[in-house]
Amino acid sequence: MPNSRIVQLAQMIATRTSVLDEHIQNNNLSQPAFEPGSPTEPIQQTTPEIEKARTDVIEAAIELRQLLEGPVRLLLPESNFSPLAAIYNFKVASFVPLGCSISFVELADKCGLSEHDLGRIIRYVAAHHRVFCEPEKGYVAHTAASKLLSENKMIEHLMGLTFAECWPAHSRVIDAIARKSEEPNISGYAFANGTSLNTFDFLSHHPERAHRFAGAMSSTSQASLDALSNYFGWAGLEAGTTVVDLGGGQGHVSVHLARTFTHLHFVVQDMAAVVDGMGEKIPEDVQDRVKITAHDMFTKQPIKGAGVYLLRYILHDWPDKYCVEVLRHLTAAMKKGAKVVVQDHLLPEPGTLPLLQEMQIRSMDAIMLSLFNSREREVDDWQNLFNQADGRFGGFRATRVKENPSTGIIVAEWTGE
Ligand SMILES: C[S@@+](CC[C@H](N)C(=O)[O-])C[C@H]1O[C@@H](n2cnc3c(N)ncnc32)[C@H](O)[C@@H]1O
Repeated sequence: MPNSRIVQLAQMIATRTSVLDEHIQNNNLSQPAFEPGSPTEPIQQTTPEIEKARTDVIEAAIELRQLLEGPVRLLLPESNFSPLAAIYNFKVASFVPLGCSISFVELADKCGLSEHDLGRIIRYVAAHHRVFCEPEKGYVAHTAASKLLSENKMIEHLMGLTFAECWPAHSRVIDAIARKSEEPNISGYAFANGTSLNTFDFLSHHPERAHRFAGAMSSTSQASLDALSNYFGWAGLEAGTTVVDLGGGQGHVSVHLARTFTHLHFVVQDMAAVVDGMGEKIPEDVQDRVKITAHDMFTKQPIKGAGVYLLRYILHDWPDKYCVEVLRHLTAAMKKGAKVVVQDHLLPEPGTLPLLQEMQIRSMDAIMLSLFNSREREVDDWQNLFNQADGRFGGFRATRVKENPSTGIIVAEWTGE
């Protein structure tokens, strides 16, 4: 009798986990664990083969769990993130000492919460997320996850983005899509914040939130920056070529490219509220080649004749007609042969990517909807944007990043004079 699906999945989990364990043992690495002090990266010194084994196990484990929990659970998944949001909001992790525990009473006092509420929140996140543990009744200690939150500003920014910005927006997206609008200020985010402004204009009036947003954006992975370096011919650009990094935030992408391609110059452009005071923070080794300036990309491009206009994770924040406007503002500044280089998500044909990657890209598309009333795009959608913007954009090509196929590098060349 052939094995049932659940046995096949269990066997796949067993064989592929052995591959991971062998890698850990052979390289004298730490085993993944929940205790503080265990590695932040669950599998270290990873290779593409090891990463594949890891995702195979996770995908099989998801399917097995879904099969065993049954369809009711699929319709009613755990969806209350308020306890995690409270941990972020009341800075609970920062008050828990490293290396020992603290009583609910004392911790509640430090966080400004009632002991009763703090206790139930701690017990919820410990059970659901392995954030904190209760080594003895009424006492809290760190786990690997809560310790990471207490020590890592980037993780704090990302939790802020998730729980203070995205989560309220998700809860109002139904009201927004009922309007069938293509305006960026008719979004779950705008409804949640009671504003008639689009998300970025709203953030520019709330500098602390804008700073947190920019901080979360700068958490981009090394792999993603490497993809940008490797999938476009930066090395072949003439020495002294200027690259304009539109919506470049605090300059982290230009700094990375400037270090890799020492013959290029960079001008980072972003909203005044984002770039304010950032010039001095550009690392010394690239300060002469990376300039940060305030510029609104919905106005005429002031840097004429640059070799490349880079739009990294910009256009997915905007509905089509706004993307077309951004591209049109570039055309008057572009010289023949100049390129627009886009790094962004590239929607796959449904069901063609492995489950985890499909889940990741669909989640990102849903976030774009909630935050900006915008969308991720398929290859044809990207080509249409350039065609709509100006018939003189030619040489369109979209290349999927092999190491992360839900993203791509999209290039169009200006053929006008
Ligand atoms: C998703 S972030 C991408 C940041 C950066 N390019 C990266 O790859 O990490 C979008 C950026 O667009 C910027 N932005 C939004 N509206 C803008 C505008 N009108 N003009 C210039 N930049 C803008 C935001 O401030 C933010 O830094």
